[in-house]
Amino acid sequence: MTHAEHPVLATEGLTIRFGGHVAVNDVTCAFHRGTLTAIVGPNGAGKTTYFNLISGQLKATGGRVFVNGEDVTRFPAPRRTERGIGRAFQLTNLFPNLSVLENVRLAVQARSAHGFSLFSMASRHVELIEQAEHVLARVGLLDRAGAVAATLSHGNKRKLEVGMMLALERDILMFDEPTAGMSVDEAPVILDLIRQIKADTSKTILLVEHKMDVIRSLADRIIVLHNGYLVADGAPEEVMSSPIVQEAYLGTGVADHV
Ligand SMILES: Nc1ncnc2c1ncn2[C@@H]1O[C@H](COP(=O)(O)OP(=O)(O)OP(=O)(O)O)[C@@H](O)[C@H]1O
Repeated sequence: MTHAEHPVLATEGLTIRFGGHVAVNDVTCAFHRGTLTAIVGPNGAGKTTYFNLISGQLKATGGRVFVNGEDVTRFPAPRRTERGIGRAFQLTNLFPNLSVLENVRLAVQARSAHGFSLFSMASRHVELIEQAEHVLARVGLLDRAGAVAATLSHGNKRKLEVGMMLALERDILMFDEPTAGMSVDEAPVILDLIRQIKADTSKTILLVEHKMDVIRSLADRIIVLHNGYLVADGAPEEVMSSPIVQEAYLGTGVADHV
């Protein structure tokens, strides 16, 4: 197989056991450039755990993870980031005492660490700030650039997390319920941003999401996890009308919610 034929991201038989409980069970799935895949399933289905196994926050009990055909299963999270995996964490990755701008500048700097020398530091500093400001404009936080991160509203903290992920310029972008806890006027900023990122067809986007309207408007494909198993995979309308999904959701009374 040539390099070009590899999916950007793939999992093969990915499994994790917590004691007797198998949270992700033998999940084989491939993700391709220029696509947005929504990962849905009832509470406790294994969605976040699947993300943690892909990004390296959790170590698999079995199975493998590939990025551009390379087996990264044994790589720790930072090395997977180097290989192209970007993830917006839920409020765990911010520097609370630094300003919004400083948070993003650090992410920009982490990306462009190569070739950073004392000699060029002053001009690089201006460039890094400009890049950070550009990211803040994209996530709608430019007017809060000077604010201390800890003082932001919940919704703005979530925007900042997305900004930090964008600043790293990875090819694979993973969003875990990006608008959870956001107000009705905050959520559209993030959804429009995901739409814009998707329009840049070089990216591969994975989105864990419960809201059906968000899934309908963004996803090219839906995969469904249930009790750790991948139980459905396909085009949104096809998956939503499949008997297994109807049964899984109708049974739990969350058909319209997913
Ligand atoms: N570190 C852990 N130790 C033990 N059990 C865990 C751990 N992480 C997750 N689990 C269990 O694995 C299962 C899957 O959890 P996970 O958070 O991945 O589900 P989810 O589909 O993301 O749910 P939600 O929609 O509620 O976020 C749950 O039963 C959960 O209790």
